[in-house]
Amino acid sequence: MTRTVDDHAAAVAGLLHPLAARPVEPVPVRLAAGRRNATEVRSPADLPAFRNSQMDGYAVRAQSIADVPVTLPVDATVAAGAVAAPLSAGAAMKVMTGAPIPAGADCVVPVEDTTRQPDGHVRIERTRAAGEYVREQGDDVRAGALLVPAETGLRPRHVAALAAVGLTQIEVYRRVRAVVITTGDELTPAGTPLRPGQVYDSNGVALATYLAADGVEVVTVTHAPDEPERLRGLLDDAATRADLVLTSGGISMGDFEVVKATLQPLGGEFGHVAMQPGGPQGLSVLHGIPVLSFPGNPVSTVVSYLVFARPTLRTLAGLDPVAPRTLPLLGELNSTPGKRQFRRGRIAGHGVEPVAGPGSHLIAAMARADVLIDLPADVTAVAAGSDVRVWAL
Ligand SMILES: Nc1nc2c(c(=O)[nH]1)N[C@H]1C(S)=C(S)[C@@H](COP(=O)(O)OP(=O)(O)OC[C@H]3O[C@@H](n4cnc5c(N)ncnc54)[C@H](O)[C@@H]3O)O[C@H]1N2
Ligand code: MOO
Repeated sequence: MTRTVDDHAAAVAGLLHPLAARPVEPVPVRLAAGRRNATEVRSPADLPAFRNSQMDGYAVRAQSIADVPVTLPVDATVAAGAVAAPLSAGAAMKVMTGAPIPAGADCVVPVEDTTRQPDGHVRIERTRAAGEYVREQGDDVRAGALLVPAETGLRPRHVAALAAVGLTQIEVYRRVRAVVITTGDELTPAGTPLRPGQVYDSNGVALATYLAADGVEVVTVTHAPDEPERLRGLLDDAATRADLVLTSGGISMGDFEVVKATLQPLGGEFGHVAMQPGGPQGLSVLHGIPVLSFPGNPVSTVVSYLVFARPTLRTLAGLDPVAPRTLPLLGELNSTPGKRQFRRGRIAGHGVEPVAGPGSHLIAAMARADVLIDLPADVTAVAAGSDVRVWAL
């Protein structure tokens, strides 16, 4: 298998496509942002639920204030949340914003255009037409009308509308559940002393953090030594608990490529994608569950995730896609011919400056970067000032 980035991305998207058909579950509306709803939501009620005032002022009949100034008796004061008695003929009723409009009134005069008299009457200085500053029942949405279409990536604005019509729960697709398995006998978790030759396992936490940011539930982050039987056990277990497995390491040309050794005999495809970092890649299906195998170098793992997994996972979650930007390059870059290269860059002013070299072990340098600079496979050199495409890291 030797592929272009686009071909491998399409293969990954195809492998993940069945994850769109996930079970649905109810979630509290206040936790629904960032989820995708399965079925449309129709409003259970009119919104506004009743005719109410848009201003603090006086509810009147427009014909009572056709000639101004005019002085009217004031029936009562109606607060938001109160019930209004009907308006007497030729009178005004003081109303607060959101208070019900009394029957018999058809407009509101804002308090700024009035003067309260010592005897309790109100002098109205300017005229208003029927309907002015009155919010009609159902003018936002009618009971039974569509509030949120099916398959909407829910955002805070949807949550606001759902809460406004009194809903407390919404049916959304269950999050994609992922297991992350890192491999390599040299790895040890952060927090333990390093013995000679050991390295801290950064790919597990890195992948778990990216997955969570992209709407995925990370079921477990675990580590397998370079023993195929142990890895096979973890993969079998993952398949009972997750929709997706991500592995890191153990897929290139060495003597201990545990991921390749375990999954290739089971039909996994392992080969090279024309990119750097992220050249070695593997794709498998185990017990019906997709397994994406990324190379172990820390930058390669992250770049592989961003290029191949993030787009589909964000779509499945109902999150906005990460869109590229085009910026002038502040500096020069060279690139290996025939490979699409993802260099790290930092936005500075109106351009992007390269950060560190191409090495896929430079994970600390990546922390200083905020974008990937995407250099097409046919590019070998980029001059300062040229436009380059960048992706958020
Ligand atoms: N003869 C060849 N050697 C290599 C090739 C090749 O084509 N021919 N490709 C190189 C490229 S490119 C990459 S990328 C790596 C990928 O190798 P693996 O996926 O098998 O990864 P490992 O060998 O297991 O690890 C590589 C490197 O990354 C460190 N590592 C692994 N896992 C983690 C982790 N969870 N956290 C932090 N660091 C990790 C590991 O210690 C190694 O240093 O192969 C090249 N070799
Ligand atoms: O292609 Mo590897 O992923 O550079 O380091």
